Amino acid sequence: MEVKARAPGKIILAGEHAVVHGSTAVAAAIDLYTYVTLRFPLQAAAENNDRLTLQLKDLSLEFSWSVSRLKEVIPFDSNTSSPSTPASCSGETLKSIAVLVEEQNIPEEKIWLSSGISTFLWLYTSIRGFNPATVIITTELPYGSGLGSSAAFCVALTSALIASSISDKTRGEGWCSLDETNLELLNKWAFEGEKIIHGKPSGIDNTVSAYGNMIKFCSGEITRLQSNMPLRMLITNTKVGRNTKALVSGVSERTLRHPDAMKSVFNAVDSISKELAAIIQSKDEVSVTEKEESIKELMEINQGLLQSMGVSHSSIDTVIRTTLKHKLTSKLTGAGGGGCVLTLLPTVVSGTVVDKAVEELESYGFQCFTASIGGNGAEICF
Ligand SMILES: Nc1ncnc2c1ncn2[C@@H]1O[C@H](COP(=O)(O)OP(=O)(O)O)[C@@H](O)[C@H]1O
Ligand SMILES: C[C@@](O)(CCOP(=O)(O)O)CC(=O)O
Ligand SMILES: [Mg+2]
Repeated sequence: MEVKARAPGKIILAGEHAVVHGSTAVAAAIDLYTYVTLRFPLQAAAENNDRLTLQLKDLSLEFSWSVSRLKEVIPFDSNTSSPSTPASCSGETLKSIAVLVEEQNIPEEKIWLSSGISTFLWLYTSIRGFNPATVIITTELPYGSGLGSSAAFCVALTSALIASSISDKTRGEGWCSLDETNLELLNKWAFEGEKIIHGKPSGIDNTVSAYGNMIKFCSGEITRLQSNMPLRMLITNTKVGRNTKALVSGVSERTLRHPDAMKSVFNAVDSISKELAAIIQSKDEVSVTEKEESIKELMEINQGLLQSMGVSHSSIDTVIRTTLKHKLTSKLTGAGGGGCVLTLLPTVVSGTVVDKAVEELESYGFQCFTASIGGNGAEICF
């Protein structure tokens, strides 16, 4: 039996980091996906092949465990664990899983994959139990650069795992979405996966990857946004590697040291996100140019506040300065510390201006691209 699933990456238009502390944020799915193919051996073949194999095709890496080894090491708690009731991975279980990951001798330069592989083992064994399979992953998203590769990975994997237990598998109709109940379930599991990778995620990344579209998100509450204006963003990947978990915990530590000051910063971000959502949805007579002017200013203020949280980076400053020379406004997206930067491309800006900005950005070794914003969320295919 074979099941495929895909889940998109995302951009955060406003509110990253502050959203972890209860502020509102606005995010949208982009048309870059992580794909998962799940293959279960036939009964007879399963008796000869009792292995769980994970293939990361883009990295030409393969990891494999015998099912008996998984059973031996991962504690199975039948009281808390069931595919229909998502549970957190306990510290003790995570330590056991880390032993299984260490046995795989991940190349030193790819050691950042460890948390992803631990997450894979936790999600797979929690949802599908100790059963042999081959899981093949490919992705169009850059790893660890603010476009939500971790969430797309968790959502695509949980979609495939949950789809594999749906009894009515109508074949041959291409990509299709899951029903509300399964979407809610896979999103909860994906959030548990994100916890292993991020430490303390807000849940915005897995939610937008699961549901797609453009959303306003605050403390788990989702509002689907209907955009009433064109919104074009240039995405610049500075290619400076960073780790969301470390950046999120850096902001939490700063908040512990300066609770009152940071509360004001988070409140300001909350207002920015709410105003941005209102502009995007507004149906009144205000011209697109005026709306874009407001969005530009909100992005500038948001970037200043992200700077004050300590999550910007000199490479991000370079992108902001370079685009400003062409009268374009930018802000970091995702966790910052390098990674990706968004630049608003107003409708009046000519292709020549954008081309010149891109040429200059690429001369610094950055990579620029555009993506369609607000598309589909998780989808499956049998
Ligand atoms: N396709 C994938 N396969 C395995 N692990 C992945 C994959 N995509 C992401 N990850 C995990 O997620 C981590 C990156 O997540 P994170 O630091 O949150 O950045 P982002 O979500 O912005 O890409 C990687 O280090 C890896 O552990
Ligand atoms: C910084 C944060 O707001 C977004 C992180 O996104 P990413 O992993 O950098 O794509 C964290 C979160 O909301 O969980
Ligand atoms: Mg992430």
